[in-house]
Amino acid sequence: MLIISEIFGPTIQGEGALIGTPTVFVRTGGCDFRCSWCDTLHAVDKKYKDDWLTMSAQDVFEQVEQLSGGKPILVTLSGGNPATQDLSELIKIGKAKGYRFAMETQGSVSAPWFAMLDHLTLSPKPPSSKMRFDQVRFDTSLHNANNTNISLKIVIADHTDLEWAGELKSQYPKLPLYLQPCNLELKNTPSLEKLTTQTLNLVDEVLKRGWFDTSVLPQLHVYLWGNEKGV
Ligand SMILES: C[S@@+](CC[C@H](N)C(=O)[O-])C[C@H]1O[C@@H](n2cnc3c(N)ncnc32)[C@H](O)[C@@H]1O
Ligand SMILES: Nc1nc2[nH]cc(C(=O)O)c2c(=O)[nH]1
Ligand code: SF4
Ligand SMILES: [Mg+2]
Repeated sequence: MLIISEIFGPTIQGEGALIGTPTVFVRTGGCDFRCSWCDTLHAVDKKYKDDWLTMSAQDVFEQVEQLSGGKPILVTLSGGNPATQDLSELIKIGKAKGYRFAMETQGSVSAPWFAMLDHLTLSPKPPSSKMRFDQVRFDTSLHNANNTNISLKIVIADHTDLEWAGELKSQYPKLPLYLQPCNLELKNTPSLEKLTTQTLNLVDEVLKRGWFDTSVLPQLHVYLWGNEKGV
């Protein structure tokens, strides 16, 4: 059985390599991390666990199917940390019906079924998160993903994060790298002006460093819908 925080969509992927792509989200409940700026605490903090549902893979897929009107769509697995649960059955059921699967995870936990994904976004946590980066676990995640399309997405809150991202960039030169400004206004409606300034600063820094193979993207869903849940 799977522990699910929410299933929603269709919406668009608001971040990273697949930005703008129509998708249904399956958000699992529970995370082995607790990032200082996590924008999804309702799927992390155990105080919300009464809101999480225990569902079979078949039930989850049926809800996805209902949301997409039975038409195959990209399914994005997120959380919490979706890698802490066995999602292979869900992926198997969906793929048999033509659905594609992407997943967002931090790289702290991995499993052989990563190889079943069509796209894997690895989002290792920079110093501002206050979480520790475990390179051995990260490399195991890469190894498990095998020939899956992989991209790196790093949240940047300050200069230390940017330096850290630079180190990772040089260690993994073949992985497409996406940098995303950190939304620090989680308790109120984020100011679009501030988000724009953060994004512009990040663009300046990336260009200044000559990182011409790195992409800078804001969280499109935050521009469109603020901190609303389920979008
Ligand atoms: C909520 S997490 C869930 C999946 C997984 N636990 C992870 O961190 O990759 C999805 C993405 O949102 C990013 N994120 C979380 N809080 C954020 C914030 N305040 N501003 C920008 N991105 C954030 C994470 O870094 C991650 O890339
Ligand atoms: N539209 C939209 N795009 C997203 N990309 C990553 C998200 C996440 O919370 O994992 C997310 C989300 O919650 N909504
Ligand atoms: S790893 Fe992801 S879900 Fe978990 S606390 Fe950090 S940002 Fe939130
Ligand atoms: Mg989010």
